[in-house]
Amino acid sequence: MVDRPPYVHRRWPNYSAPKLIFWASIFAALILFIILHSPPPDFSSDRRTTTTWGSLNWERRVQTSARTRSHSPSHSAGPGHLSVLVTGAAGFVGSHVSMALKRRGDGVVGLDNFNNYYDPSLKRARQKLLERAGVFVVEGDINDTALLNKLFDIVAFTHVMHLAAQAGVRYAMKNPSSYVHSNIAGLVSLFEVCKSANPQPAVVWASSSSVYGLNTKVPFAEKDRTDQPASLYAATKKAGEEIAHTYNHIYGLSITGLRFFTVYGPWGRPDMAYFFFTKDILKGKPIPIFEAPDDHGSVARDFTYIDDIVKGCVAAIDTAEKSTGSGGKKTGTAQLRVFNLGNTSPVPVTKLVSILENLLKKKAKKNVLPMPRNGDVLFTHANISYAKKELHYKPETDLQTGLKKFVDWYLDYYGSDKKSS
Ligand SMILES: O=C(O)[C@H]1O[C@H](OP(=O)(O)OP(=O)(O)OC[C@H]2O[C@@H](n3ccc(=O)[nH]c3=O)[C@H](O)[C@@H]2O)[C@H](O)[C@@H](O)[C@@H]1O
Repeated sequence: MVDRPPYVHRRWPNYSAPKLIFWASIFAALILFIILHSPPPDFSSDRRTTTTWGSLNWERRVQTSARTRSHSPSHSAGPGHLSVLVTGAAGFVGSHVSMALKRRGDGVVGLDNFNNYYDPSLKRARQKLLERAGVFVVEGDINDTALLNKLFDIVAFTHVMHLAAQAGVRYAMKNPSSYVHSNIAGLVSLFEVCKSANPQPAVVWASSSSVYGLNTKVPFAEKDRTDQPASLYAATKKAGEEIAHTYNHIYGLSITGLRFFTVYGPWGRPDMAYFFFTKDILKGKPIPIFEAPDDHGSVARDFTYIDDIVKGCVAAIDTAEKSTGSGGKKTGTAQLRVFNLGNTSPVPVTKLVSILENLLKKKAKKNVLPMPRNGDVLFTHANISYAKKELHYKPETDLQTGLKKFVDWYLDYYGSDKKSS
């Protein structure tokens, strides 16, 4: 008898066709069950990391975007000669600030994780505008320190305009960890990279009017108490201000925090009241209008138009002193500032609605409700004396004028090709 190699004996079991079909159907049903019962991916918590960076082509795009228009050495530190990393560049404020800096000749590199807290297609549309203007927006998360380090290896950024954050006051009750991830862990990750960079950049970043929380002294001034936040969002922004103090104190980072007061305007955020009120009024859907729970008084905000905010941001960059650290060590006292950027004229939400009704030529279906206990505050009102003095900040747009510009943009953007907000 001839010895056969063992594999010759390994045969497929002799299954009949009906048996095979039976087992295949069981298997398919099992796969379907697993797919249907697995949780959806959690994009809301910004946990995506980038895998697309690092190629030579990518590095070239970053360098080109960071290049200033003029290379004249005479004003090498002034406007038009800065290299700015803008985080949250595909966001509302980030896209406007990036455009303004690029327009005057600064080198600008954007960074954004394009999360889906609100419709990412709006962020992609902003990205297209930026790319047309010569601003490359790197896709990545501020928690990705390898990516941040790589960016600083390629470009000696003079400034970081840090606007990436988890925004929204009320959403913090739904997804608290996204606030910790972006506004605390992300901020620390960014400061870590900045303090180790050589040269260290000056950092300007977005805090929030919400840090005034339950403070009742009006108008809110920078020295007023900010130890009673009403929402987790506000608490993370307040924590950011304390973290900024630490990095300034230990490492000599020059840091400026800007407390924005309810910023609105074209290309705005769909999660904000003025934006979804517009959408719902046009659709004939009821809008929830909050009132003070105790006395039915109107809730009010110091709504601030985007162009005024952009001027404040750019002035903060232009007046930022250099960081003093080197090789991760402080060599002298560095600048640490906090400014209110508001409009100094609070407007009741009911007035906001009546302006929108006039502009849209349509009555709102108002659903007046006591303000839920979800982190909201009754009013905000900025004292801007300090910003006036140091930044020559002077808001020029009233709510009527600013909302007109917003509504014109909204109708053009969503009206023309039936995009849905
Ligand atoms: O100033 C700030 O720092 C904050 O401004 C806004 O927060 P908020 O002022 O609450 O803006 P909206 O959510 O647009 O609310 C505006 C007003 O409309 C009211 N509102 C909101 C939602 C709603 O359904 N109904 C309603 O009456 C709110 O109570 C508030 O008075 C932004 O969403 C925050 O990201 C930002 O940090």
